[in-house]
Amino acid sequence: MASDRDPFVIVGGGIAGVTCAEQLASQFPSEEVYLLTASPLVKTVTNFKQVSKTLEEFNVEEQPSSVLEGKYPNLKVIQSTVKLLQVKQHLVQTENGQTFHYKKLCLCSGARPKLLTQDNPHVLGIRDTDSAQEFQKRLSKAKRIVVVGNGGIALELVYEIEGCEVIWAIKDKAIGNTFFDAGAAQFLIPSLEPDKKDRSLPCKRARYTTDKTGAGQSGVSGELGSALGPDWHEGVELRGAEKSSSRTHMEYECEVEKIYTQQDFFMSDLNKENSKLGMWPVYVQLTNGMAYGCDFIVSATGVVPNTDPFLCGNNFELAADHGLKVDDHMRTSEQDVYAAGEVCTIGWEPSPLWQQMRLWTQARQMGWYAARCMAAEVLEESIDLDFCFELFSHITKFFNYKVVLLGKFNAQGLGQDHELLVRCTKGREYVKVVLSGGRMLGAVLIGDSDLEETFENLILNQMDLSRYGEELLNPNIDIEDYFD
Ligand SMILES: Cc1cc2nc3c(=O)[nH]c(=O)nc-3n(C[C@H](O)[C@H](O)[C@H](O)COP(=O)(O)OP(=O)(O)OC[C@H]3O[C@@H](n4cnc5c(N)ncnc54)[C@H](O)[C@@H]3O)c2cc1C
Ligand SMILES: NC(=O)C1=CN([C@@H]2O[C@H](COP(=O)(O)OP(=O)(O)OC[C@H]3O[C@@H](n4cnc5c(N)ncnc54)[C@H](OP(=O)(O)O)[C@@H]3O)[C@@H](O)[C@H]2O)C=CC1
Repeated sequence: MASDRDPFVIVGGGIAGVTCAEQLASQFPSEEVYLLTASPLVKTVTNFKQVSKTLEEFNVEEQPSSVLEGKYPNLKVIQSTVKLLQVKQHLVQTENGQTFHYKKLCLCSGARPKLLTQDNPHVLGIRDTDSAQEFQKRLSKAKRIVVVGNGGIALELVYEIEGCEVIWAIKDKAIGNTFFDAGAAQFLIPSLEPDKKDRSLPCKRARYTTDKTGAGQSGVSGELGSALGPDWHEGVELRGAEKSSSRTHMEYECEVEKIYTQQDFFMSDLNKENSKLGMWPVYVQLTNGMAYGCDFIVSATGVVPNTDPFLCGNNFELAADHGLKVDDHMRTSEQDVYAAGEVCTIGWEPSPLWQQMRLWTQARQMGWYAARCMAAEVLEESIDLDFCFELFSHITKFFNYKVVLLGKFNAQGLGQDHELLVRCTKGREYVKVVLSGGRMLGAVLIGDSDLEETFENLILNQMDLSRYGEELLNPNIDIEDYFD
């Protein structure tokens, strides 16, 4: 059983785990905190800046664990993969046989790509430094690739890749379904034309710095590295084998029906029907009847939480997406075991303006809040759900435009009960607000609209905006003065 003298133990050296460990180490300087992680480098948050009430910006640096240990003398980083958890004994065991008893444990083991198929060498996922390097190596020899998926990674790849034809297969009618509606997609599409890809425009956003010393890769096994983050492709040449710039061809409203190896393809009916497909290492048949040969396939089809090592012999409640279900104090269903970041799924009724998305900011917020909840329980204090879970907010960059998403930015869960106001200037900005009952519930801001703080306030204070009508988005009105 646990004793008060046992340490706090955190599993995972990504943003969630490191933030949690740092918070505990600084709050309990005379207690031991152990961070067990599969990756040799840890991710630390630097230059944290609260941009507005909920929007935040920070840089992330991949650092050797000694830097973290130097900052917190009571924090010990153990580089080893956790293989076993026995919650009744309050004990974790690592792959090299070390065991650790804990007083409180926080699982921050992230997620892994949910690939179209696990065992096909022609299907790649992008997650950590290792997989990004493998992708880069394969791309440098490629003339055509197929990208499947319509979320964050696919959006970044189709824009960044040069010198290689990209076939982009998506399930939806418009690009970027996890972030945008069809209107925003329409605004962004012209940026994919080869001559419109302007990477020289400065676009301020969080920076991601990898360890340049070559001190090690993110993941020992190639599977368990920490997730890459914003700007992971900066300084990484995403160039294919062709001299000309890239061409992106869209295949809408389709999924992958079947993947053929070269050998299988030549024996298949598909080859007989599509004899002009040419010679490629792999072939993809889509559900819309189209088929393509390509050098390899990128499966940018989401993630699945890394829970496997913790489940055997324990009784964790899992969510539908296989995340560890946590309550509003980040507690799992097992005693003294907390979880934060991509491995967990919230089990509380969220604020009407917030939803979980597996993002950098939420990993940091959850790691920090989980540490405060663990501390509160040890100190027998009460703690309220943190304000950061009040309003969803995300700043990022797509197609070199600054993108800010607030609240129910895609009218998620609102059904027909909402109206949209849109302002769009081709090539410059796309502004959309979601209103319900005259109140603003969400917004999408693409480009430099500078409206984020004002809209954040309007969403948070739920002011009745009915009488302003379309004036809300009138570009000739300085909206900040309007609501002062
Ligand atoms: C290519 C890419 C681009 C992205 N871009 C953005 C972006 O622009 N903006 C954004 O907000 N988000 C972005 N994300 C998502 C963001 O990076 C993640 O949401 C966030 O980093 C998750 O943090 P985490 O700490 O929960 O998990 P991870 O960063 O995955 O950390 C998990 C840690 O657990 C360790 N681990 C796993 N299993 C074990 C085990 N059994 N024992 C010990 N240690 C273990 C791993 O080694 C790792 O250190 C991107 C993700 C990818 C893949
Ligand atoms: N700038 C940013 O903020 C970025 C954030 N990220 C984050 O990193 C994580 C991983 O990114 P990513 O892999 O793009 O995941 P996302 O969850 O963002 O997107 C996955 C996409 O794949 C689609 N999909 C799922 N299964 C299939 C399938 N079998 N066939 C075809 N399409 C499928 C999903 O559709 P559906 O939704 O309908 O299931 C969705 O469009 C995400 O949490 C993402 O938010 C990544 C890059 C950039």
